[in-house]
This record gives sequence, C-alpha cells and structure tokens, in this order.
Amino acid sequence: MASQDPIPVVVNGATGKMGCEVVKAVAAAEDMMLLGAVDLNPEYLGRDIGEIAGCGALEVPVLSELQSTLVMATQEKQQGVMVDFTHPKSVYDNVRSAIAYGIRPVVGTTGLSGEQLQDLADFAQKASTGCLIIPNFSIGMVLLQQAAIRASQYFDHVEIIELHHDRKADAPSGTAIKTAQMLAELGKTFNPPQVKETEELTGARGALADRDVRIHSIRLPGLIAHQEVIFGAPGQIYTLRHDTSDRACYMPGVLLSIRKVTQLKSLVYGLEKIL
Ligand SMILES: NC(=O)C1=CN([C@@H]2O[C@H](COP(=O)(O)OP(=O)(O)OC[C@H]3O[C@@H](n4cnc5c(N)ncnc54)[C@H](OP(=O)(O)O)[C@@H]3O)[C@@H](O)[C@H]2O)C=CC1
Ligand SMILES: O=C(O)C1=N[C@H](C(=O)O)C[C@H](O)C1
Repeated sequence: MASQDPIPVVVNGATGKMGCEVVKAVAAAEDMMLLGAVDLNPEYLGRDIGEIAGCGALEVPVLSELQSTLVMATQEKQQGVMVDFTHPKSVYDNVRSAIAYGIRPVVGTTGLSGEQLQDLADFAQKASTGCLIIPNFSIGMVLLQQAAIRASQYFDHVEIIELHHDRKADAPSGTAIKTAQMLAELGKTFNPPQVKETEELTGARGALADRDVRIHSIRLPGLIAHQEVIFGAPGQIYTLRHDTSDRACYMPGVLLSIRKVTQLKSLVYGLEKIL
C-alpha cells in the first residue's frame, strides 16, 4: 500500500502555552509535518519553534505573517491544516483567511460569538472546506458533558462553575458556553425561581445563558482549567467535575482533529461530533 504524504500543519499562536504543546505533538506524529509556526510575540520572531517548544530544532522559524505561511501551505501535495490557539480578538479573521486559501482550520481559540460561528459555518460551507471549532479538546470534558446531558433529564436545577488561570482573556470559558448550550438544546428551562431574588452586588448570581442555565467564572493564579456542573434537587446535590493538570491532555484531541478535518467539507463545532 502506498504511504500517504504527511499532513502539512501550520500552528498559529505557536509560541503560546497551547501552541508549544501542539508543535511538540505534531512534530512527534508520523503522519504530520510541521510546515509553519506563526506568532506575534516579537521575542521569538525568526527563532526555531522546536527550540522554543522544547523538543529540539525543527528548522521551522517563527514568522509573524499568517497569510504568506498559508500560501506556502497551498503549495504542498496534501491539503494543509491550520491549528489556531491565538486570541479571541483575532481568531475570526484567522479562520476566514485559512478557508479563503483552502487550508482547513482546527480551532481551539475560544471567544467566537454565536454570530461569528454562524458566519464561519456559512463561509466554510460555500467553500466546501472542512473546519473544526473545538472549545475543549480533552476527552474528560466530553464525558462530563455527556453525563450532564443525562443528569439534566432528572434534575431541573443546574449551575456551572468554570475556574481558570488568570491569563485567560475571555469569560465565561468556551467550554462553559458549550456545556450550557448542550443543556439548553434539550429544550427545557432550568432553575425555576423559588423566591424573588435581588443582586446586592451586580454579577453575584453569575451570567444567565439560554434556558436559564447559570455560569460563574473564577480566575486565579495556580489554576489551569477546571469545570463543575452542579445539579440540585430536594435533599441531594450531584456534582460533575473535570480538572486539567497538564495541557498535554488536549493533544490526543488536537491530533484527531487534524486528521478528521481533512475529510470534512463544512464546519463542525465540538469534539463530541468527531469521536
Ligand atoms: N480548545 C481547547 O481545548 C483549549 C483552548 N484554549 C484557548 O486557546 C487560546 C490560547 O490559549 P493559550 O495558549 O493559553 O494562550 P497564550 O497567550 O499562551 O498563547 C497565545 C499565543 O498567540 C499569540 N497571538 C495572539 N494573537 C495572535 C495573532 N493574531 N496571530 C498570531 N499569534 C497571536 C500570542 O502572542 P502574544 O503573547 O504576543 O499576544 C501568544 O503567543 C485561548 O483562547 C484559550 O481559551 C486553551 C486551552 C485549551
Ligand atoms: O484558556 C484556557 O486555558 C482554556 N480555554 C478553553 C475554554 O475557554 O473553554 C478550554 C479550556 O477550558 C482551557
């Protein structure tokens, strides 16, 4: 059997916390080739991304220009993939650019609005280009969300608490938003009021998502990424919790997504859809 050409991968946000993990994972994957590393952090421009990520020289310099790196990826035999772990402010434009060049985006960056997501879905559909938007690449979170869906058949009261490191730009987390959406999609309204409530300090009761699912966000140094979904009923509390202790936990999901996106022709939102 003829072996396939490796999948060319461009990592955007390559010198960041997640970007470095992706660089190491892609460099170690036999069916992938790290083609480009893009980042705006001026400290690392021109330096070898393998040395920055800590896996030894890869002869791939950090560049600041996404467009020219995408053009380079269009010249490979196999269709290229862009993995994006940048910033909520830039992710929409990055994904539009990649799709415009026929490069398939695998997006971990959170903070896209519902409208932006819909617009990207329409754009990917028109271009017949696969695109994966994955708010959380860890298998543990998919399992937590599935358990939450099951529990919500029996519980009418639920609140989500997400806890993250204090370098996180967006709140609530993309994962908490997705979890709340998954519960809301079941069609029932949660948390029927028991008393007339007032907030003595604005925000004390958290954010109200669709179908009255509440989300609370905590930011502290010392945390990485954690989420609780707490169900309540008279006389009992059922708590689901996921804790991240190393960003390596996201890499099996990232590698799977790189492989899967090459087979897609439209946008898919959520890891659970490709498992
Ligand atoms: N889906 C998932 O499973 C996960 C998602 N995330 C999400 O991924 C994103 C990144 O997280 P994290 O790695 O912790 O963040 P970091 O801040 O550590 O890394 C982001 C990197 O991207 C760079 N950057 C910012 N804007 C651009 C741009 N326009 N083009 C290229 N590079 C850019 C930053 O440079 P500079 O520092 O100079 O700004 C930085 O080096 C966040 O949205 C986070 O929520 C995180 C973990 C898991
Ligand atoms: O910023 C992070 O760290 C994380 N972001 C994602 C999110 O917003 O849900 C995924 C994970 O929680 C880590």
